[in-house]
Amino acid sequence: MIRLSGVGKTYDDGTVAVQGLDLEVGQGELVCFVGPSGCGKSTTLKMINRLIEPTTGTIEIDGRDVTGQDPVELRRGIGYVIQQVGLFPHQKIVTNVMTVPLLYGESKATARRRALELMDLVGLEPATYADRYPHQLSGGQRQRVGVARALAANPPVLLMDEPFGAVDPVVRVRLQDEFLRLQRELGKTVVLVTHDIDEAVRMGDRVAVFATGGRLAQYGTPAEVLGRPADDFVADFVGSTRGLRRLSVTRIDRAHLEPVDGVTTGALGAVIDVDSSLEEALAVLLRDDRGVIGVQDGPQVVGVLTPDGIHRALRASLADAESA
Ligand SMILES: Nc1ncnc2c1ncn2[C@@H]1O[C@H](COP(=O)(O)OP(=O)(O)OP(=O)(O)O)[C@@H](O)[C@H]1O
Repeated sequence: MIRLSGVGKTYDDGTVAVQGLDLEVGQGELVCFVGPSGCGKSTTLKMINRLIEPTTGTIEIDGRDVTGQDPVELRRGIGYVIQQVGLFPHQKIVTNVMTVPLLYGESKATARRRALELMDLVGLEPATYADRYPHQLSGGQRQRVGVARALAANPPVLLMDEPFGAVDPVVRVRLQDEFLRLQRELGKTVVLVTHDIDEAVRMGDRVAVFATGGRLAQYGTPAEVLGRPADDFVADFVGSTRGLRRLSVTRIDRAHLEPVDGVTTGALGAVIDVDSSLEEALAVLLRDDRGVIGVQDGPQVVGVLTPDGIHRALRASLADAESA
């Protein structure tokens, strides 16, 4: 667990980047720091792995104060992914991923085997990409190499600073999905910095909204931040389209399904899992020209969802949030 207590950072020129920050990130939790440019998100992230020293307060990981630890040793347990991945241009992809295990004394053979496994894990077919050079990869593929490299030492904590920032919106959503799948498998403790509220509510178990000066304006689940903004600043930042944003954080509710019996199996095109979000349901519905999708719980189809059902579910979810 990561715990920040009364953390502040004033740079030498007097800039107050962060002040009085109290925040906890649970074991295995994915927390997104979000906020406008210059509000202290990156500074806070870099204080966790001691790339920047705080001026006040303490930061603990699993109960141990990071300032008492050797920075090199500390960073061994903390993967770090940044937007400009910083790959070595004259080294093959596999060699780039091997760097960290080699640095920590792994044998070449073990480091290579691990690197190839990690490439596979992040969706880069080793047979195709291992011997390529960074300039022979797309931006999204390079980003995946960055994630693989950060995972190479198998750190329990992962810090990610705008990790999907350098790619176009379509690739970005794909990388987000892939990372979430990976995270479900690996269960790392992750802090991800983004200025994109959509990314934050999609990815985060919890979202920390930062305001200028590193003030924590709100810390809660995506549904709480969207449904009950703590103040005008958060409401403004979350924006007027927050109703639409709730699509991604609202699960399908059985109460809004139509019974399955009226619909013939042939009319039931796509089928979606009952745990899916309304956003996923809407995406499937838009791809299918039948205007109705089946909803299944395990092997059993428990009902069908129509555009009208999605509309009712979304309205109900907004009403719940506003009355809570
Ligand atoms: N080395 C430095 N010296 C002085 N001021 C700095 C330094 N680094 C950052 N700052 C200032 O500290 C504040 C917080 O910067 P920080 O990079 O943490 O913000 P951020 O929220 O990550 O922004 P962005 O989303 O634009 O990356 C800004 O006002 C920035 O100009």
